[in-house]
Amino acid sequence: MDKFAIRGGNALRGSIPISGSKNSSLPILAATLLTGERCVLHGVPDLSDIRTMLDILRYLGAEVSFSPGTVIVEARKIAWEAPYDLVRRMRASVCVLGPLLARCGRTKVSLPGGCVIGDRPIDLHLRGLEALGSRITLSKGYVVAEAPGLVGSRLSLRGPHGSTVLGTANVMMAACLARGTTIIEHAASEPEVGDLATFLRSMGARIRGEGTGLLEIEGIDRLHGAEHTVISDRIEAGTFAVAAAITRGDLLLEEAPVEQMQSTLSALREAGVSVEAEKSGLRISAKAPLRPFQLRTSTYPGFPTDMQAQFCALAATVPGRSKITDDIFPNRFMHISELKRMGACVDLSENVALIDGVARLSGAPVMASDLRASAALVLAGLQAENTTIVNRVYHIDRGYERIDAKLRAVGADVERQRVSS
Ligand SMILES: CC(=O)N[C@H]1[C@@H](OP(=O)(O)OP(=O)(O)OC[C@H]2O[C@@H](n3ccc(=O)[nH]c3=O)[C@H](O)[C@@H]2O)O[C@H](CO)[C@@H](O)[C@@H]1O
Ligand SMILES: C=C(OP(=O)(O)O)C(=O)O
Repeated sequence: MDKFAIRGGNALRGSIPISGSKNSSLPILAATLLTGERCVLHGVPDLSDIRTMLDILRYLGAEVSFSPGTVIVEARKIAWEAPYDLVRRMRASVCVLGPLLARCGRTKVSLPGGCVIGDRPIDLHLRGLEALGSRITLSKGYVVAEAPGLVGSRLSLRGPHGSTVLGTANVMMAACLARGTTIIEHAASEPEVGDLATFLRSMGARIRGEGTGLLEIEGIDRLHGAEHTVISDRIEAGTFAVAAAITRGDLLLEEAPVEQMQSTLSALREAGVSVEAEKSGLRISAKAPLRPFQLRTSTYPGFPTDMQAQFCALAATVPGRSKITDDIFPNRFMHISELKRMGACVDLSENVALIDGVARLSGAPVMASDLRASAALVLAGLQAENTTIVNRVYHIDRGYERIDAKLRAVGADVERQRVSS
């Protein structure tokens, strides 16, 4: 269990290369189960979540290799059951459900359960798969699904807060091998769903409409192997953009997916941060004083819930009152109590945080509770006086490739310390 020691106060300057997207890579890796042929994926980040997904693919019988950036998967013969011990390690593993059902005609996948960011239901995934003709039962913590032949259908994935990202991925993957045409209304339009559609098309799938909320999938008998490069990680890029802002620094984020970051960039501009698209990426620079801002998370192209915690850290350092509301995961505020231990002034009521910025946070030992909360604590530590110790950084290693090395390369004083358990 590593921890980070961060001595804050350095304005970050230089360039940071942005890695491939975790949230794109995970469903795309699951999609390789749809064919027995070889799939080659480039730009896959080296993260613990990715290694967990590769373990799941191996457990299911696929041959997998991972050399820097490139994963090769060949799932000639596969098992149809994904057990609790593997699935519980990462919620995104639920997206093997659609591919296993489509390829094997039946599957048994452990229910992922909730997590520290709140309840994480999968009722919409199951409703969508049922609409394609599968019979689903829940038994002893597992989803058991059977469908000797999936059949295309018209269905809606509208949930209480809009659509579902992994639900859309699951139903879209299953529909690729269904008989006939599937229309998904209220499909998620997140770029990661678009990237999955691009990969599936390169496997021979017939998909139209990604990004529009209305997906049309014409089922075919079999998919073939393919080669694909995953898109850049808009959340990693957004996190480093906040690192530039919170240290009042100047960073070039190489290969940042500018088009997909518009709501994050608008929030930065509202705070008075300078944002400029350049040929090789995105330049973010900030000078004191910044301005307070308001934001509310929503589905794409709205402000991403995965950036909410990082903006809480930024707001804690901006004079005046900022207001941050999370409508997607109303309980995703575990970082607030830790930020308060660093001197942040926050009034949290249900899913709304009112944050009164202070000139300087103060370093303290803090505990990372989940992936983006950990990122927020690292960002706070970069601005704080003295030393911040962020414990349990295995959370951050789930989603940020070599974050400590990338930050050090632009002037941050961050040291990874090994803690023997
Ligand atoms: C829309 C959205 O921002 N999705 C985020 C969500 O994806 P993830 O796929 O994990 O979550 P969903 O997109 O499915 O959830 C969106 C909303 O729908 C609700 N819901 C979801 C599925 C379901 O079957 N029933 C249901 O009610 C959820 O409680 C949530 O309020 O978390 C990921 C990790 O933080 C982010 O990368 C995604 O961008
Ligand atoms: C919370 C995240 O991932 P997961 O859905 O795998 O928990 C995330 O990417 O911010």
